[in-house]
Amino acid sequence: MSWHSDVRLTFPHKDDIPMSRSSSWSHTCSASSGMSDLASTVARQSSRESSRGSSRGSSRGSSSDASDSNMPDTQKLLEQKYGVDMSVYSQIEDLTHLVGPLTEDSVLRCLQARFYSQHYQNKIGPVVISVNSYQHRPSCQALLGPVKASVLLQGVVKDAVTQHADTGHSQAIIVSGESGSGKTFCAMQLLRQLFDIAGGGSETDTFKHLSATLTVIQSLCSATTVTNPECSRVGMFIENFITDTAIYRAKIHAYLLDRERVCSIQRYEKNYHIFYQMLSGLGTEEKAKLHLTGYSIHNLRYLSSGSTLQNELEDKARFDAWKSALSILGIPFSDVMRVFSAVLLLGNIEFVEGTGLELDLVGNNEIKAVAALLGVSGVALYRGFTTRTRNSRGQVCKSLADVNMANATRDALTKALYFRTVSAILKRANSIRRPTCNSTLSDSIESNLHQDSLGLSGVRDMPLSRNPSLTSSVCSNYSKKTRVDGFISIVDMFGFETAECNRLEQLCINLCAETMQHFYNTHVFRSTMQSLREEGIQADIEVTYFDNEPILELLSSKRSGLLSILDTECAQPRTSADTFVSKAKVHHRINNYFFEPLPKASSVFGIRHFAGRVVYDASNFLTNNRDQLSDDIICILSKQNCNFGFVSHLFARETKSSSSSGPGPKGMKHRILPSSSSGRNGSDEVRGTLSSDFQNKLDSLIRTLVHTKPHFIECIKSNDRCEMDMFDKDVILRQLRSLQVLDTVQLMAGGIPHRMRYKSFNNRYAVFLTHWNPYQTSSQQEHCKAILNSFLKAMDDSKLPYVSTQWTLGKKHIFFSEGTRQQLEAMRVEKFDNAASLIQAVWKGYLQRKLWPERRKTLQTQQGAPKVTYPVQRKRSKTKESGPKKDPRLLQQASSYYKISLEAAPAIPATRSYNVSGNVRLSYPQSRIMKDDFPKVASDDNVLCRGEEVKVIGPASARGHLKVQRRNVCLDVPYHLLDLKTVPAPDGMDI
Ligand SMILES: Nc1ncnc2c1ncn2[C@@H]1O[C@H](COP(=O)(O)OP(=O)(O)OP(=O)(O)O)[C@@H](O)[C@H]1O
Repeated sequence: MSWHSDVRLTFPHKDDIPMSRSSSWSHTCSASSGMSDLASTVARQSSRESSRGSSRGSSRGSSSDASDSNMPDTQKLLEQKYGVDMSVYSQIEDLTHLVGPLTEDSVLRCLQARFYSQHYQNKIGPVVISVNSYQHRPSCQALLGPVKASVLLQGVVKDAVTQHADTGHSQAIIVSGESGSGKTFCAMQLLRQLFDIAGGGSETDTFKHLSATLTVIQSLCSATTVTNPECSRVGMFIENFITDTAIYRAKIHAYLLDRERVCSIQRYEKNYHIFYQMLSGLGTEEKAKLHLTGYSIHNLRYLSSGSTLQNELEDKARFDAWKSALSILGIPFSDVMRVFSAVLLLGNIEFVEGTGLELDLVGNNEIKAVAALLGVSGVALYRGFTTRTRNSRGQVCKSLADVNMANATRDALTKALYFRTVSAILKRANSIRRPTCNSTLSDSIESNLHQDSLGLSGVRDMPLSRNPSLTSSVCSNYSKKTRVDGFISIVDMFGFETAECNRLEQLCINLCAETMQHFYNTHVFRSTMQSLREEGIQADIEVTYFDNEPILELLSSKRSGLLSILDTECAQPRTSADTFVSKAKVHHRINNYFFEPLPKASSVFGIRHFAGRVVYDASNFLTNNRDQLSDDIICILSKQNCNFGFVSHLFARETKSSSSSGPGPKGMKHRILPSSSSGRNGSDEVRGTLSSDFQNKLDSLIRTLVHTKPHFIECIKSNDRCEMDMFDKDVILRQLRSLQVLDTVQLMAGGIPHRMRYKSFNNRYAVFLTHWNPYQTSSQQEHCKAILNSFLKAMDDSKLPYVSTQWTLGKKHIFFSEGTRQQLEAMRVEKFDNAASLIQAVWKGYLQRKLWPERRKTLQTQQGAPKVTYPVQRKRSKTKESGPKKDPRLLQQASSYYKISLEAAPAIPATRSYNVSGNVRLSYPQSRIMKDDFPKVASDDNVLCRGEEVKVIGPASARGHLKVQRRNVCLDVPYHLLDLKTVPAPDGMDI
């Protein structure tokens, strides 16, 4: 059964849509229009829009501020070249409103026109396309600095917040794009907006805490790469838990991958920012204490091997900001500095062949300094590097390490010290206020998701492969059910990248980029098409898109994926990179996405990723994937041998398990950075590899995302040289292709990309029904039809501009076009606005009438004049009317819809007489304990002291406050200062 506002049953091709009443201004151009036709049509559209003079509706361009007078010269040149009025193009905010044939060229030209008129954000229906203009550095500016988020990004956040509030479902704003495309910058802008709109603002403790954490992470986990001077070497999934008043907690899940960078940097690249910042920011005395006197980026080997360009002033300023942020998190600065200084100095220690049996050491002073900084003995440290304990069938034997082993142990210790410190800082930052654990990734209050209403059932249940045997670890878990808490998350994962020499880290990063692209494809293209097919709906437009599932299979299939072969190789005692590559070649010889680069080399292979070809050098794949550190060195850092508590704490788990079976090394291997899942089975040795850990985490992330309502932001970099205001067409085109922008535009403009379960649709849009009878027993589909009928009528009455509206009714879902979605949403908002004005008008009228006798008395006494005239209804002027129009029909409708009696006074909105803790409803009054003194400064004795038991009598009118009664005085106390006295009472009611 299908139905359509324009009597078309299925969705026709965009170019075939004739000019008609409901084929709106966005579809008025014939398919054959050339460039000049296009320009004139766009101009027609623009003039029509301006004549409407309305700024309503999300379908409209909001870029009217781009005037000719301040149009940049480049734009004028473009106009001369193409003969097109670029200022008209620049007003097309939504690419689905492009007129004429939708081609790469028209999309590119529109983006270019908007770029040169300084409109860097565009949209394709609900998807936002953000072009990086390289105007701001660093990305944290977007969170803390004066950078204002664009209207479109604000719109995404508002949408997520509204949907979260309306439905209680978790929302995920997923930011994707290549490395350097501005993902982190966008993510920061989004976070700021989220706090401004729903989080209680930037003055809240949660915001301060989060911004401090992000400032710390930015220095610790960002580095200069060839593609991006501010490249984040960490993937982030930031969960924001929201109550009805504020964001009460933000939790960062960080994915640390780039371990090699600490001890080996590629040409033109740099180590992590923090090292350069500390060398510029530390004072002479501090450096002396840290044994860094006389060292600079030129004589520290871990820094000097890469680019040594440095802006010392900027680095110093950033270091100061980092130091203050660290203190906000309560992490001892001096401890962290000791570890990082040791890391830097470790690079200057080198083991070389000696004349005797033992290895010679270059960097005697450095090893002493490192030992002092780590609080261990220098001799013990030397022994730790140069001896190797082995456990062969229960027999522990010691041997001397060779040069390679000793230097490898040094590098492994460097990585372990750095990443364990970063991880400890993150753990500390996340550990503040921890509600009950319940979900895959998060730990917070419980809530249930109703997948169907999100139209996600297709995504969840959908087999990700046409081939049922696909067992990719990333794909296979899509279908697992998890319960996720209500949160709004921002996902800034790794973007596609290619370096001069691509190592295991790049492979994992590109696996992540492939996975995120696959998630997008699945959500935007595949699930809709599959649902259409399942419900027997014939689509006229079959949008083609590049499905990257075979690449994911090549990388992560459990049976024969490259990472699986790598893991198998890592488990073998004697193997090499060449063996791994040759096995990979045997398995994937005929795979289209796997290739052998020229000139041929035994340890090199190539992959055709969705965003481009990458050649990988597998020389260090095995060592990096094993990610191991021997217990010879770990034992030295145990509590017994190390007098620096911070460091011994970093290795506490390993040293504890070693010492439980007697002193000294046992020949065990531990992970450089253990994952949370490793060692869970209680075994001493930590299992897993770097790639398997990462795949598990990615899997877990995707499982969480599948249960959220996603909002997509696709970032595009404007050029490869990080230059401001430079629009490189080739670079942009490459990204438009890889991100499938044109396919998305075609789907959104001409197809029916949205679908909703009838029940959810009916619940959301019941507002269109003039007479709603909740007891009516018609089917959901009938109900939906009635709503659509009313919607059509309302469209006729509405002053909103028409857009093309199409829909089709399936068995379980209603499918509708982007135009319909925009129209439905805009009119729903209009209905609510009208109803709210009406309710307010009725209430105000009632209040005034009720107050009038009292007021009249006052007036009489004041004036002493007995003559009081009753307020007379002002005569309405026929020409001019001010205030909300009192349409009796509308009044009647609204009052019947909201069940309001026009005679009786409106009920006072009920204040919630309870609050919720865990899954238990607690009623007031409650006994709570003060966590801190409040207020901090008070003249009288009305100070609630820390530890004092107080009586909470209900919620206060101020956001995030509760009313506390004490000696007949009521105080509004911030919620976070009040601890529950007892665990939810057993008589509490389960909700
Ligand atoms: N919309 C924007 N306006 C101005 N400057 C921007 C914008 N987006 C990004 N930048 C700047 O461009 C640079 C690169 O951006 P960013 O680091 O956010 O990219 P990314 O996609 O996160 O890269 P990576 O994946 O390598 O971390 C940064 O210096 C950032 O401040």
